[in-house]
This record gives sequence, structure tokens and C-alpha cells, in this order.
Amino acid sequence: MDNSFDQMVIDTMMSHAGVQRLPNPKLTLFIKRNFLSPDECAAVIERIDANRRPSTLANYNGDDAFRTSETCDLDGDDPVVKAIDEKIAAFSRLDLKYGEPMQGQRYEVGQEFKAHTDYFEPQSVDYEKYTSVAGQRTWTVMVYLNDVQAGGATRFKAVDKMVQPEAGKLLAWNNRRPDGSANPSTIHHAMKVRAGQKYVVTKWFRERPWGWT
Ligand SMILES: O=C(O)CCC(=O)C(=O)O
Ligand SMILES: [Fe+2]
Repeated sequence: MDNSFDQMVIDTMMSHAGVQRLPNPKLTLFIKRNFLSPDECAAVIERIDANRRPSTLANYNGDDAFRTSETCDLDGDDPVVKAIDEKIAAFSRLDLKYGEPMQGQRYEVGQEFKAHTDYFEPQSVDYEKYTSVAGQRTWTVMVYLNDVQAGGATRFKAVDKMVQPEAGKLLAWNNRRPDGSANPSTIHHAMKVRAGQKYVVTKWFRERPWGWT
């Protein structure tokens, strides 16, 4: 909603050494390699392995193969998770009060999350259900936790950008356009893992405080 807020987040991210910005006006996207240390990545992978459920979709579209990964609901009181939350907040100045609880995602060979956007479709039947308390999703911050042997890239087809997974690499983008509307150019595909496994953490921020954690 607030363009000056987004600008503050952008300026904050850009102020860190080694941050790359996608040179495309259609999508505000940042990459920072080695955002998490190998130890931090290993600690989260351990937690994801220990506690997984099939990943779900907010907008089921009849395709049972649309998202085939597994998800871990990470515990915000766990010191490892807390430290990463705080690192994300310091990096972006995004407010953790507006953040959904951090999730882990794990992909085996052949698993993927087909092309989608992270915002809730304003036209969908469940829009109200997902957004009534905390509002629409604003920023997505994700971090790859391991090097994938083959496959597993995140492909942003509207801007012709492929991001390769790499242990500790952060990826962050704004799901909204400057006028506050949902940005369809954020469409992205977590492509099939071809060899090895892929682990990521995802952190989504909302327009209003996340009420129930
Ligand atoms: O795993 C990825 O590369 C992307 C994950 C993703 O898009 C999501 O969980 O919404
Ligand atoms: Fe996504």
C-alpha cells in the first residue's frame, strides 16, 4: 500500500554489501549470497527433516501435481529459527510482527512447485478467508539451504530470470506494484529437482500484523 515503506525496504536491502538487484522495472527482486552460514543452513535442514507434512495450496486448481514438495512449520520460539527471523528483519527492516511463521520446504527428485504467485488471488473464493486478518502478502523472503546436485532452480518467467539454488543464498521480492496492487510479474516456478534434494526456508510478510502466533 505504502510506496515509501517499500522504498525504505529497498534502500535497506541495497545498503548491504554484495546485494544484487534484478535490473528489470517489472519486478523488484534482490539476491544476497551467503546470507546464512553453513551451520545455520544445516540446523534448519535438520528441523525440516524431523517434522514434515505434504505442502498445501491456497488456491487448489485441480492439478494434484502442482506442488509436490513437503513443508515444515518451523517453531518461532526455537532459538535457531528466531535468530534467522531476526537476521531477515535486520537485513530488510521488514517487521516480524507482520510476518507469517517461517516455513521450510523440502523437494525430492521430481518434486516441484509449478508457476504461481505468492499473493492470494483477489478474485478467488477463498480470498477473504486468507486475507481477512493480516491482509495480502507483501514481501517474500526465501533462503536456499543447500546446493542442489541438479535442477531445482526458481524461474521467474515474466522477467526471464532463473535463480540457481546455492546454500545460504537469499532471494527477496516485492509482491506488489508501486500502486499497491498484486504484481503478476512475480510469477515463479520452483523447478523439478533432477538429482539430490532441495531445502529452502520461506518467510512471507503481510499488510497487517499476523494475529495468531
Ligand atoms: O522453492 C523455491 O524455489 C520457491 C518456493 C516457493 O515459491 C514458495 O514456497 O512459494
Ligand atoms: Fe512461491
